[in-house]
Parts: sequence; C-alpha cells; structure tokens
Amino acid sequence: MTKNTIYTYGTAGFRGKADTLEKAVARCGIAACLRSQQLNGQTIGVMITASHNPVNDNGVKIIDANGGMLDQTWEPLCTRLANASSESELEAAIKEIETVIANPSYSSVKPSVVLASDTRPSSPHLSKTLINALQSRNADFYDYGLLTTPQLHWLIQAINENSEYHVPSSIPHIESYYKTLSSSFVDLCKQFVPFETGKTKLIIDCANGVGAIHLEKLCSMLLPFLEIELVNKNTEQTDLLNKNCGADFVKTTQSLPAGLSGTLSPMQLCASFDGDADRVVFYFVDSAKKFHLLDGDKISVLAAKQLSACIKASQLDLKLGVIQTAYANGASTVYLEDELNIRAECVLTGVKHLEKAAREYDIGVYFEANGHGTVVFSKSCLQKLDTLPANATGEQRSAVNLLKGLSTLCNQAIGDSISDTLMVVFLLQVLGWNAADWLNMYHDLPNALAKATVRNRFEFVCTDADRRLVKPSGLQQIVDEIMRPYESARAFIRASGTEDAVRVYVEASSQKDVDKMMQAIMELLTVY
Ligand SMILES: CC(=O)N[C@H]1[C@@H](OP(=O)(O)O)O[C@H](CO)[C@@H](O)[C@@H]1O
Ligand SMILES: [Mg+2]
Repeated sequence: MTKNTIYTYGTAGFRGKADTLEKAVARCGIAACLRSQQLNGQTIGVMITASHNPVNDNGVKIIDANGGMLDQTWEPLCTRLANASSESELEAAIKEIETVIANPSYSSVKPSVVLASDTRPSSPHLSKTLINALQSRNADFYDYGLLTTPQLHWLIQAINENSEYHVPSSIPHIESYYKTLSSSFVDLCKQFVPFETGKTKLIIDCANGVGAIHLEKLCSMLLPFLEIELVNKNTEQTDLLNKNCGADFVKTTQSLPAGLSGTLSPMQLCASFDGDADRVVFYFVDSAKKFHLLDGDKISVLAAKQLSACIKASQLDLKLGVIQTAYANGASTVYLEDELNIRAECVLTGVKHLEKAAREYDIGVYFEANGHGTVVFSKSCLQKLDTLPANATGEQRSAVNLLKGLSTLCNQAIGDSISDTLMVVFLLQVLGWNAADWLNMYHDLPNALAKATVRNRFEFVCTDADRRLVKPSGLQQIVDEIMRPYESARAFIRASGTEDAVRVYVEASSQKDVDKMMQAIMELLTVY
C-alpha cells in the first residue's frame, strides 16, 4: 500500500491502482456498517470493481439501502474515514460520524452488509480485507462472490423491501434475479411480439468481464425469443478485461471491439457491456461495412417513444420525463422535445444526479450517452397500473400490461446492461424495427469527446448543468468565440470527476467543423 495515498469518495466510490486500495476498502466496510446502523439495520452493499478501467485498477463503492447510490451526505464521511492515518484518528472519525447519525439507539443495532466483486485478480484479496473490517464491527454479512454491479444493487433493493429476508441466513439468491428478468422478458414477448417475428439474434461483447458469467446462465432462459452469442467472454485470462473491447472502448473509439472486426455480418445487431456490466451500447455495420453506434441517447429515446405511446393508450395520468447530461447528443434532445413532445431535463454528469431527477417523475428514463441508465417507475405509478377500473378497454389493459412488464424487466435500482439489453430487444421487436430503423429515428450531430491534462482540474468550475465555465475567468468567453462561426455548434469543458483531466465535448453540423473547434479548444487548454 502506498503510504501517502489521499482518497476522495467520488462518483465511482474510491478507485485507483489495486495495491493502493486496501485501506479505502476496509474503511468502506466501517462506513457501510455505520450507515446500516443509522438505518436501523437495513442492509447496505459494498461492491468491489473498477468497471471499465484497466485490469490492475480496482475500486470500492457503497450501495445504499434503497439499492441506489450512497446518499451524498455520506461521501465526505467516507473520505474522512479512508484518510484517517492512525487508530486514534480513525476512532475520532467514527465518533464524529456517530454524532451525524442521529439515531440514539444505533449502537445496539447489528450492522447488515452484503458484498460482491468483479473478476479482477485483486478482488478476492480486497473482499477478504472488507470482510475483516465487517467482522471487526460485529456485522452480519454475506459475500455474493462474483456479481455485476447492478445485480448487487438489485439484490439489496430486494432484501430491504421484503421483511422475510435476513442476512446472512435468509437472503435472495442471484437465481431470483435471473428468474425475474427472464420471465418478464418472455411474458412481454409472448403478449406483444407478433408470432411471425420469430427469434432475434444478438451478439454481446462482454468485455471479458463478470457479465459473461451471468449471461451464460441467463441465455437459455430467454429462448425461444432471443438467441445470444457471447464474444469476449474469457474471464480466466484476466489481462483481457476491457482490453480493446467493451462499452467504453466502442463508445470512445466508435469502432468494433476485438473479436468482432472482420467477421461481422452486415445489419447484425451487437451490444457491448463494460467490465462490471452497468453500461451497454449497441452497434452494427451496414452493407458497406460502415460502423454505426446506437448509444445511451438512442436507448433512451427508443424507450421514451414506446413509454409515451403506452401512457397515452392507458389513458392514465402519468408524467414521463427523460433525464440526460450535457454529453447527450443535441439531436436526441431536439427529437425528444420536438417530435415526441417529451420533457428532456439536463442534469450534472454522474448517475446519482440522473437517478435523483428521474425519480421525480411517474416514469423516469435516464441514460448517460455512454450507456449507463434505466427506466424507473414510481410507487404511485405502479399503484395506478394495478388499479385499472373494471370498465377499462382492451387497449388500455394492453398498454398497462406492457408498462407493468417493463417495470419488472428494468432494474429499478440502477442502470443494468443485462436488463437494458432485454428491454431494447423487446422494444425493437414490438416496433418491428431493425437496427437501421432505430438508427434513423434521428441523426446524431457529428461530435467528439477528448481529454486534456491541466495543472489543476479543480480550477475548472462549471455552471448550467456542466455546460458553461465560470472559472478560469474569461475562458468561457473564448470558447464562445471559437463556436460562433459554426452551425448548430455546442462545446463545453468540464473537470472529470473520475480522472485527473478535463473533458472537452464538441458537436456541430459537420465533422470538419467539430474537428476545427476541438483543435482550437485543445490548443487553448495547453496554457492551463
Ligand atoms: C463523459 C463521461 O462519460 N463521463 C463519465 C465518467 O465521469 P467523469 O466525471 O466525466 O470522469 O465516469 C462516470 C462514472 O462511471 C460516468 O458516470 C460519467 O458519465
Ligand atoms: Mg461500469
């Protein structure tokens, strides 16, 4: 372990080189116990993963009792715990948190924590470190072993919603996840996909990550509606994890992953997951072998289109919203608002922000352009769907059944590449669309995303949901000047929350304009 590592709990929890993380993992164990005690023994999750990062990295992330991201007020508390450099500092940090907890009887509550990890070679050791910390706090705990991140979120939501579950003796197993998703998918297909449509074939690039292990088990349950071929499913040879494959590679390079180039039939729909299977992007090559990406924005718009049609047909008063970030392609926002008449909200980057905004709606669709997202249904929406009047028409009933099916198919806790994939396959079948029909819903504006290293990224402060800089002073005005001559141009600079860099996003009506603007902005940044 490096002596002087300073940890900051951010969007992705703690992340870094695996051999610097022992202390952060142990302290997350303590934080999870305290959070569980604050919530009267509800179960908290700890996931060990570094998602799409290289294999030698790892990370640790706490999942809150509702199955969502950790409550934001706990982020600085985790940071404080992780950076305590001696036993006495740690005791002091714990004492300080105890005053924040505001639950007078918390000390008599037994903490309850479940954990899981991805396939990295460093994960077993970090899991052990975590378990030691949980034992030192006298917690009830259960180690689920290898899971995707969204599976752990899903299980935690299930545990806390059902009073019959108790960790570790009586818990839901991952089979209940397989069963819920596969039966929702098969039931939806049986009801809504015309018989003559036949079976869909999908190729999934698993980034050689943990998603492969679970898809192997799930595939046979999806027949006869979906045939899945898995590529990049080698989890044994760990150096292959995320290497030239996976959702992040495909989205950022806009090209086919390793294992598919050259061999792919035109128009065959493919999907790529990331290393912990919480992101998915789709793509295909056309007859001229040209690559076409169907990213998180495209998934979001596809879902919003069908949901809005169902809400209308159900005649129920349900508010639908779509949540995006500044990185959403401008053409998707215009299509949502002008063609589909659906409100599109732009929030700060990071799933915690999208999820929070989505939960303000009866049905909230949230996706980051990079493929992380889901569709969430509010409790009151589910109640309305369950209490349709006796005289409702067949059309109303059918729309309500589709919405109910989607509410159990979509992971209600967090974005999930497995459930998102099944939703996309189902929606395309219902619409009778192939990959090109989906692509042609709207045409993405040409765009580029780049990373620039600066002296201190914390000097870059944004406003307006990341879209404008207020600091360094004067820089936004120069960016505005760079954009001025170009049609439909949009560009912004923001500090990454996960890497030591600033990101630059540019879009415009032609790739040539995008490239010119990007070059000008990157040159501008060399002096910062
Ligand atoms: C442009 C982009 O893709 N940013 C990603 C990236 O955040 P940054 O704060 O941009 O580093 O990692 C986050 C965590 O995985 C993810 O939520 C987000 O969408
Ligand atoms: Mg991920």
